[in-house]
This record gives sequence, structure tokens and C-alpha cells, in this order.
Amino acid sequence: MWPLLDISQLEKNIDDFHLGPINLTINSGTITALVGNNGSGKSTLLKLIMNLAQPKMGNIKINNTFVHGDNENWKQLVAYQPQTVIGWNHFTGNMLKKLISPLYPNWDDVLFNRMVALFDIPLHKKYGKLSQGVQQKLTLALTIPRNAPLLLLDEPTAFMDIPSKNLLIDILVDWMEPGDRSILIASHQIDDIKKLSDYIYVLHNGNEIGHFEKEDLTEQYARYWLSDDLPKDYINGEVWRERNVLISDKPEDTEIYLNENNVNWTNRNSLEMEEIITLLLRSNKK
Ligand SMILES: Nc1ncnc2c1ncn2[C@@H]1O[C@H](COP(=O)(O)OP(=O)(O)OP(=O)(O)O)[C@@H](O)[C@H]1O
Repeated sequence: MWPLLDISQLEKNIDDFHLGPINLTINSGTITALVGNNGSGKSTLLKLIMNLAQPKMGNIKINNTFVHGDNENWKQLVAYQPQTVIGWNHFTGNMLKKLISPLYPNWDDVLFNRMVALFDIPLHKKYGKLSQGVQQKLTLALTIPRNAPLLLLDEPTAFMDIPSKNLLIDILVDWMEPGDRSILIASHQIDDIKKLSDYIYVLHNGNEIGHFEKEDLTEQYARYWLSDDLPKDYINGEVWRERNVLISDKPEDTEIYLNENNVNWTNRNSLEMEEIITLLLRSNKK
């Protein structure tokens, strides 16, 4: 079996911005958070996957079909929620639903109605007259029930209030239940990343920093409090230091170094995901 999404050696230039090379594989049954600084290329990558932008080089395959080829069958396998939707302003939610739902053979009316009720979406109002948060809710209610195996979400909760963000997380967890679906979600929201993702794909200024399993990432980092100020020399594994506090992404190597050099540490703890992402984006500035 081939991966649901397979991206290899993908590169794109937009003026002086360069994205890639990107190598990313996504298998069924997984949620991947697409994380990066502002302008790192997250939205651009999602547009490339949807064939809405042309790459300079490289390949994107969905279920083994090239998205840049003549065969467009892959479009039935993807549902995409862009950051901003163009062309919907003069349509009501009811009109949009009538237009969109027949296009998708697996459309789930029960889920649509559930989302409308949970998010309290006024379907009789024109999209352009809704607040940004309600527009996001309506866009999601018109995207998730398509029940395509691959769901691409571009900052879906950016304008939502806190209870709605939590509701969406619950909806997405339920949506994953059948086990053969996948989500790629671009997000700056730490809760989306912590509560939803199995994997984290990190970009910085268009450069691929890495594709990590979330659990591995949280286990990989440790913070040490030393009895005295840190020695001046580089300590194996160190990625950050200040006075008597040291952060390492190779705790085993660090502890060997500290023991061999008779440096005592009084405490060790793990890092929050937010701290780890901040470190990844800081230490990999290219
Ligand atoms: N239509 C466009 N015209 C010109 N430049 C663009 C266009 N779209 C994207 N870019 C450039 O591409 C780069 C990546 O933008 P992109 O929107 O993909 O980043 P992002 O990671 O999604 O950012 P954010 O977190 O702020 O949403 C930026 O430098 C941006 O200026």
C-alpha cells in the first residue's frame, strides 16, 4: 500500500521566498500538525497539495496519483479548508450547503447538522455578513462532512472562541474514529497541536526542520538545574542555557558529560510542547 499523501523534493519560489525541499509522507489514521513561524510556507504547502499553485520542482502524490497530472480522481480524496474563502460572500449557509453537498458522494448530513447546532451557525445569513469566527465555523461545517480520506485544514481555529476550539477538537477526534482518515492541520494553536496531533511537521522560513512523532519529541527534551553556574564549555546535547539552567535534546549524552565532568544537577524536568516548538524554531534559523 502507498501512503495517502506523499511529497518528495518539493520546491516553490514566490518572489524572494523559497519553500523546500519538502519531503513529507502521511499515512491513513494519523493527524499531523503543520507548524512554523509566520510566513514559513504552511499555507503555500497546502495550496501546492491542492494543485492551486505550481511547484518549481518535486512531486506530490495522493493515493499514488500525481496532483499535477491529467488524472484528477485524487480530488475526491481531499477536503481542503483554506484560510480565506473567496467567492462565498453573497451566499447564505443554506445556499452553500445546497451547492456543495451534492459534489461529494460521502457527504454526511448528520455531521453537518450536528456542527450547525453545536456551533450555532445561522444558515440564513450571507457568509459575508458573518463574523470571522462564525465564517470559520461555517467553512468547517461545509468541509469536514465531505468525508474525504484526507482533510487539509489551514488554521481552522484562528478566530474561534475557546469553547468552540474545544468543540472542534472533539469533532475532529470523532471524525478520525473510522481509522482510515488523515488530517494535516496548519496551526499556531498549542491545544490543536497537543490534543490532536500524532506527528508534527515543522517549517522555518520555508525550510523543513523535521517531521517528528509528538511523543518522541516530548520525551527527547530535558531541562536540568545545576548546583552551580554552567561550565563555559559546550555540553553535549545542549540547545539552550542560562546561568545554572540547561536544556538538552540528548539527555543521555548530557548526563554522561555532567557525570564525567563532576557537574552536579539538582533537578530535571520535561518541557512543554510550546517550549519545544519555540526551541526548534529558534535553534534552526537558517
Ligand atoms: N499571493 C502571494 N503573493 C506574494 N507572496 C506570497 C503570496 N502567497 C504567499 N506569499 C509569500 O510566501 C511566503 C509564505 O507564506 P505562507 O502564507 O505560505 O506562510 P504561512 O506559514 O502560512 O504564514 P502564517 O503563519 O502567517 O499564516 C510569505 O513570505 C509570503 O509573503
